[in-house]
Amino acid sequence: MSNVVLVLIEPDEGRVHLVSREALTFARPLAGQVQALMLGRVDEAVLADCREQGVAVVHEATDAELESYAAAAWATALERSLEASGAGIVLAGGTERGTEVLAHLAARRDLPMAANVLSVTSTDPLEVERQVAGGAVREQMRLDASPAVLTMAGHAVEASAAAAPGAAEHRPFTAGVSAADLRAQVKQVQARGGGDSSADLSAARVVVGAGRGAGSADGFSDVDALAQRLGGAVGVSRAVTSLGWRPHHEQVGQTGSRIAPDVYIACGISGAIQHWAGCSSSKTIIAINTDAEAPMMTKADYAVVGDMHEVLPALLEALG
Ligand SMILES: Cc1cc2nc3c(=O)[nH]c(=O)nc-3n(C[C@H](O)[C@H](O)[C@H](O)COP(=O)(O)OP(=O)(O)OC[C@H]3O[C@@H](n4cnc5c(N)ncnc54)[C@H](O)[C@@H]3O)c2cc1C
Repeated sequence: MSNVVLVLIEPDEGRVHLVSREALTFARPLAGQVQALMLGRVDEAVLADCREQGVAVVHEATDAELESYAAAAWATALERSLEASGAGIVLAGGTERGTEVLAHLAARRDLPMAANVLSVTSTDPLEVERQVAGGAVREQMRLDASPAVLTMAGHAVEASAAAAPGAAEHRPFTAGVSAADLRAQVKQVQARGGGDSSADLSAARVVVGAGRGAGSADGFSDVDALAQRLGGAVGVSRAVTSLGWRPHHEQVGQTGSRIAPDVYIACGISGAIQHWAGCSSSKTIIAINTDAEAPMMTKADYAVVGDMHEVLPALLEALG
């Protein structure tokens, strides 16, 4: 198997997205050389992030048709980068777009694919451990052909700088996107919810979570205020989104976002296994709940037994 790992990286406000930096960190021990294809424009800030991650080559597809996202078109760009790099593994963070583009590539080239990989347990033969059912189940998989295609489970590793910076040699190229690649293409992007709730939950360093204990759609003002005060994002349980109290993009868990903040403050959330699947990678969990025996309270690093509508105002006052 070639010792090059090709990583599809995604942008976030002009930098390499945290999830993609995690994928680059994940790739390093597997690779003699890490190369990257940027899903978007490459500028100096992106190259700096890639250098820090030890990336040797940064491919950039410059076709005008790629300005607006189309999974099949990006799969064509990735296919060209795969041919140029001769990679033995193609990897991406398990975002919606990362997963979609890699699935197109695997189907088109008839390549073996494993999604939601937590670790590579052997490179020859290629064997991985991956999570399914929102983290409740782990599977060992063997991929018997090269190149193989992998998406990484969110926050399976923490992004860290390489011991030595990479050259991050910038290689623009034309992918040659066809009309067939553009049959399904994004025409308009509209953020829903607005305000701070659109903050990137999966990359937030602080998340203030709230569940059914908030009581109603009007019960989130202190949650929003605390998230804003701490420079964090709001995350909610499925009970809350099912009741229509908050939008789905704020949901944490098996069928929502997987988060790994430094601090997760979970207010009025029972801590069902499906919620825990999305928040268990948080470094410190503080639970606020009227029920001391709620699973979130017994699993938390710090537990405050009390009414969130009394505890949060007191906390906000103490923070000033
Ligand atoms: C296939 C499947 C997928 C799912 N995916 C997800 C998912 O992605 N994310 C998710 O969250 N759930 C998910 N669920 C739902 C999950 O099983 C739980 O039903 C849900 O997480 C419960 O939400 P909750 O903790 O807000 O509500 P509850 O379980 O009702 O808990 C409310 C908590 O608030 C406490 N409380 C009440 N009043 C107050 C107060 N004033 N102050 C403080 N505490 C208070 C209560 O003691 C209780 O612990 C999924 C379920 C299934 C079957």
